[in-house]
Amino acid sequence: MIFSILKNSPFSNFTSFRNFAIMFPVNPILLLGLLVVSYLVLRFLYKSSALHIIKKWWRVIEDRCHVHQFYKVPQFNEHMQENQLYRKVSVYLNSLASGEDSDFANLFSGNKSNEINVVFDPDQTVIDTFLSARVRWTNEKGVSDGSRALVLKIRRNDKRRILRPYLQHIHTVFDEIEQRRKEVKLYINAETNPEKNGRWRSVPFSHPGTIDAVAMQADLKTKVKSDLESFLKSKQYYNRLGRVWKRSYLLYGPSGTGKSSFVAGMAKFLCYDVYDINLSNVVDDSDLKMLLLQTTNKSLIVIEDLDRYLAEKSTAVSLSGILNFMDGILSCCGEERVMVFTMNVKDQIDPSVLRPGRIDVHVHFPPCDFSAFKTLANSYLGLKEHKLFPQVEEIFQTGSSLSPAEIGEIMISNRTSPSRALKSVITALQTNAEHGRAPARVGQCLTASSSGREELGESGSFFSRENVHAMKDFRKLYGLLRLRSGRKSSMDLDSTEKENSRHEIS
Ligand SMILES: Nc1ncnc2c1ncn2[C@@H]1O[C@H](COP(=O)(O)OP(=O)(O)OP(=O)(O)O)[C@@H](O)[C@H]1O
Ligand SMILES: [Mg+2]
Repeated sequence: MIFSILKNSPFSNFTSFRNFAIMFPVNPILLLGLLVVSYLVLRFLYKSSALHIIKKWWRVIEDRCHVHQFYKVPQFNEHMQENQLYRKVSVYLNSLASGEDSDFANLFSGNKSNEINVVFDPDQTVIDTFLSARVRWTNEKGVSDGSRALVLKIRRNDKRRILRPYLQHIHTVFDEIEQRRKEVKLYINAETNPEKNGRWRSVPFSHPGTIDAVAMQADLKTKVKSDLESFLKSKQYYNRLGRVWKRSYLLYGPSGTGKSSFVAGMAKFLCYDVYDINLSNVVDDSDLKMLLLQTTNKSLIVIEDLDRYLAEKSTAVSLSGILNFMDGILSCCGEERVMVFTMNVKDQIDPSVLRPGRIDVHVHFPPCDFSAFKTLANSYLGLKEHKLFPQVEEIFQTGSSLSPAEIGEIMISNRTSPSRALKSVITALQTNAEHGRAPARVGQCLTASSSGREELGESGSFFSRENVHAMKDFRKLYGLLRLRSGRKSSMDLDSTEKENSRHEIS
């Protein structure tokens, strides 16, 4: 179209242009002047706030063409109690990037050292967009009592469509922000003391561990994280099923393989308070019930070394007390609990403890393999590659292994000399091999299920426990896993005794 206009225009060829110039003679100086003025005007518009002013006027004009409805969210109710919605909306608005565009905003330092919060001022307006509708919030200050109110201005046309989902959206964002800000606490059950109310004692949970800091397969970490994330989003799903909104994990493996560190990482990841139950301090089954009842929503409830308690019977709690606790039937008044149990071995455990529903996800923590060793060398010594790595790999292939805790300790104490650290690891592995310690089991199993549970093997896939091969021969298993990983199939790695045929479910 432009071409056709140009074609038909007086400037379509030089002759026409010359004719045009003859007909309408233009002073070249005037033309130059015009160009300079246009340039300066454009520059002024871009450099100054003129464009913002024009935009503002345009919005005012546009607003005049619509009918609006106003919703006021007062800071206090008639009994001078704080209106929770006001708090939620304020937090939400202050999190908006457009809050920074408001004419006047306050800057406050946040809880974290480098955090700065933008808080918008009274009588300022923040514009928000939701489902392609534009809404405005104004922070009004009452003249008489100085209390504030947030006023939502919404076009009548958009109201039916967006008001409810918009308010719901504010709730959701607020919950997410609060969850991120919350200071995580560690609760420990004290010994029974009838004079004191409540059994839980709390301290700030300052464990530095994160899921990322634990050396394990990247695939497995991702699976656990996404399992946790999907749990967080499943409130309605669990409600619809009539199930308690909880998920249980079993972390099992030899000592020093990172189970407790992983629990800390899970709590950090979820931003949940941790309730660490010491079964030695639990008096009987009803005491355990009481402890569970006194936990809050959004909490991670941990029982470490459950296998030891069950085997040694070193707790006054009966097996049925533990089963009821695991079923979470008492969390009727609370929701959103993650339960984590740790064990060194699960082979001797009563199957009723491990049945699907009681334990949803099994995560195996094996002794260190070469890949975990490399992760440790990277984080502890800053080494991505080293000429001694092939030697270390060779020893791992002979079946020798140490726990990540043992390797970590060697690396920490030799951190000033990476070569010395690696040599020490090699010596320790060789000594270990000479003393004939059990070979490392490669791969880690995440087990989870819809009806039962699923397992994650070395290839990072989920498996049904019921249908996965178990292997006696570690090398055979390792080779087969490598072969199968290409076609998203794998094996249950947590049982070296059973040889039942199993198949993958996803
Ligand atoms: N996989 C790992 N990655 C990184 N560090 C690890 C790993 N496993 C253990 N560690 C380090 O070793 C130490 C002990 O780990 P942790 O207490 O988590 O082991 P655990 O499996 O809980 O042992 P236990 O069964 O004896 O309780 C921690 O300092 C941790 O940082
Ligand atoms: Mg531990």
